[in-house]
Amino acid sequence: MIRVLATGTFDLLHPGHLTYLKECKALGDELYVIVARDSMIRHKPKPVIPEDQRLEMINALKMVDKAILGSDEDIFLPLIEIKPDVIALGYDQHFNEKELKCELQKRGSCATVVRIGKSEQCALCSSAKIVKKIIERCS
Ligand SMILES: Cc1cc2nc3c(=O)[nH]c(=O)nc-3n(C[C@H](O)[C@H](O)[C@H](O)COP(=O)(O)O)c2cc1C
Ligand SMILES: Nc1ncnc2c1ncn2[C@@H]1O[C@H](COP(=O)(O)OP(=O)(O)OP(=O)(O)O)[C@@H](O)[C@H]1O
Repeated sequence: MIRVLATGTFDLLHPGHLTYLKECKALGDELYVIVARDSMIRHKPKPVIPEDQRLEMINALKMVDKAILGSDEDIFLPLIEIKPDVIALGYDQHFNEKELKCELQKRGSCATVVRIGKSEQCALCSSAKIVKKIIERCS
């Protein structure tokens, strides 16, 4: 049984998220997802949708076996329980694969780290672009 872990903010769901999660699921047998906490998102504007609501949407997707809210202190804490075999980074996630692998090994995890490519198949496949478009419409 290969357990794959996907991660992300998943604010304002769009088809790019679905492609990412489907490709993650195809890497193994079961897909776990860590949904980022509002308090941990410091590298971009805070999400529009509150964390519990973002979690509810991800848990409702058929390719997702289990989604949880991440830790609000240490991103490595949830991995102790999840014990993923594969960690699938999205195309724009700011982690370096080798550095992440090294940090995982320090903590006793042998998970493989892979990078999923970008899907170009929809016109508005970015939460930030959706927010920008709404602001333009309203101004
Ligand atoms: C292995 C791993 C574990 C993570 N664990 C957490 C966590 O426990 N809590 C959290 O808020 N974010 C966690 N994150 C980070 C977010 O889920 C997300 O990757 C981050 O916000 C940047 O991605 P995004 O800009 O695509 O949303 C983790 C990321 C990775 C790669
Ligand atoms: N078009 C896409 N193709 C493939 N993967 C995507 C696409 N859009 C998002 N993802 C992946 O989905 C995961 C969650 O994405 P995230 O929450 O950062 O949404 P986003 O739309 O990329 O946000 P933003 O536009 O604010 O950067 C990330 O791993 C990201 O790489």
